[in-house]
Amino acid sequence: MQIDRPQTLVAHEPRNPGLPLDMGWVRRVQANTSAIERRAASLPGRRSVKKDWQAAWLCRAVSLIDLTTLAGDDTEGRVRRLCAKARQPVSPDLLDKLGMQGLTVGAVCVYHDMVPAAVAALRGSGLPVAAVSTGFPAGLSPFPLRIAEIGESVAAGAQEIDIVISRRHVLSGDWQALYDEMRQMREACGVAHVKAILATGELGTLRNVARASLVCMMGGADFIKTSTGKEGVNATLPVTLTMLRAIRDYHDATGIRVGYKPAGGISKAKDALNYLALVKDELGDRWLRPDLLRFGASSLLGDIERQLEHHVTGAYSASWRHALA
Ligand SMILES: O=C[C@H](O)COP(=O)(O)O
Repeated sequence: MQIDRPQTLVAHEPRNPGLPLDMGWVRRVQANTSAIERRAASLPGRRSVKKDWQAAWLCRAVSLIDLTTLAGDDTEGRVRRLCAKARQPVSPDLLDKLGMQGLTVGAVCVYHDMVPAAVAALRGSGLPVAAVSTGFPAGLSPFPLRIAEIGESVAAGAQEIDIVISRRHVLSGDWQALYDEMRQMREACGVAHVKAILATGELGTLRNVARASLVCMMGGADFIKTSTGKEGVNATLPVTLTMLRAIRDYHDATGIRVGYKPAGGISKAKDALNYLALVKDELGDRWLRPDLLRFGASSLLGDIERQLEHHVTGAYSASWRHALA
């Protein structure tokens, strides 16, 4: 089995150029919270893939990971080890027994200061470096500094920029301010693709999540992403359902496919399978590729590797054998 390589993010899907802000559309957006929560609650376990199918889905999930380290004690050494893992996320003998080849993660995601180390460590692999930017995680540094930070990360070689939005624009219903911010950030990214982190755990309601998703897409986001991983509540299935439906509506209206990145707290293989099933149900198979779907995760890969090893050998290995960096 050949896995789609992450370069497809750059090569295949046309970028989202955005739209003028359409306040009528934004105001029409609603979210039926109880229906969304009911549907999300019915998901885990409902659609279970087994045996070889499960292994194939787990390998697909590996190819979609933005392998992440975003810690205050990050070092170049840790980033280099993470990049080595990104190039070869599953051990060659395991991959061989699974009959697969060419498996890498989707990208490596780091703070700005770690971009040069990641770029050097990934040289020749075709794997992009994603930088979290714009005063991550709170997004509260002065706006010109946030814009300058994007430029520096791009100049250092980041091909993808994960920006954080100003939550206050959403909480105060200032959609024009959110749109203007998104537009300027998108412009500052230039050729680098931009993922807009909504920090959904801080947006109050699912209706706010749906409206913020739409406004960021109108502002030109290539991806919308749930969380920084630093909020009290990060990626959830109800938030995912809300954002996927916003992506579907945007596609129905414009023909443009915007990507989705759930992030924060996704650490188990079975969680990844639930997200994959939901994306497949709501958006279809086209969204199950690295140019339209990523998992922002620092520890998911280790659990997936353990599950794949169990699939091949029938035994679970200790988690320390699958250290990430
Ligand atoms: O964007 C990625 C997240 O920060 C990763 O969160 P995590 O450490 O909970 O997996």
